[in-house]
Amino acid sequence: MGEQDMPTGPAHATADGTVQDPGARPGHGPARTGKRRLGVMGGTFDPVHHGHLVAASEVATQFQLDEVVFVPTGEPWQKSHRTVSPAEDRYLMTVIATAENPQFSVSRIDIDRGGPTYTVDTLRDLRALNPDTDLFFITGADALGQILTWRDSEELFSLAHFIGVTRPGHHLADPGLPEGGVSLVEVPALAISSTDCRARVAKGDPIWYMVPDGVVRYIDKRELYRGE
Ligand SMILES: Nc1ncnc2c1ncn2[C@@H]1O[C@H](COP(=O)(O)OP(=O)(O)OP(=O)(O)O)[C@@H](O)[C@H]1O
Ligand SMILES: O=C(O)c1ccc[n+]([C@@H]2O[C@H](COP(=O)([O-])O)[C@@H](O)[C@H]2O)c1
Repeated sequence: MGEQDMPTGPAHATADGTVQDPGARPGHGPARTGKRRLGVMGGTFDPVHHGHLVAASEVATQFQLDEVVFVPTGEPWQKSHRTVSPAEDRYLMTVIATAENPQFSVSRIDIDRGGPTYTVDTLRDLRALNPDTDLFFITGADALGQILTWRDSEELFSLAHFIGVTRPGHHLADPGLPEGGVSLVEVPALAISSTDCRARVAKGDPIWYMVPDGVVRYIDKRELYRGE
């Protein structure tokens, strides 16, 4: 998403990184229904980094999720201004990054559907594949702020509960979603972005400890981001 995604604040908690909208429901979202609770972490993951992993892990704990499925985008239409790495590379990096966590999985649904990726399709498909399951869509403060520009945004909140998480350099607030449709959650602050990871690789700077070791090695093996 360009410059507004770049962290501008320090890595520790800042005024930008706290839950600031008293109108949105804090805490742990809707009461348990007895159904399985599936977190959905959508992203372009170009590459997946520890900011994504920490956010998913923290929300899984706070919301007592049974599983978090990472869903790499097929064609992220709001990133059409830049070249996005091949979906298979982004998918494989996400598999490598999540493989050791028994609570994490990766879905190909957005990649295999083809065409531009719309979360409304992701959630419809996941609901069809997972009956008797409550869905919790996890999104960073930057993406949450854009959500009313997403396709069929009014339908999204009937398909899943949305969880907006803090991200350094971004203000976390309810952008005016239906009442009870979103929870705002503070997660450990990691000032990491995929944009910064790509830029560092292009410059020859290390990205060790910003992304999982296996992802560093995969980027090297496939020579990703070198020409950017
Ligand atoms: N460091 C972070 N902390 C919290 N949430 C994050 C962080 N990085 C990304 N996210 C969230 O993860 C989701 C997927 O993000 P995405 O794959 O676009 O990564 P990104 O780092 O924002 O990428 P890019 O810099 O290429 O735009 C989004 O909801 C985004 O807000
Ligand atoms: O549904 C939409 O129109 C839409 C528009 C932009 C982004 N999204 C979703 O938001 C998530 C994060 O997207 P991104 O581009 O920041 O990686 C990912 O799951 C995308 O499919 C969805």
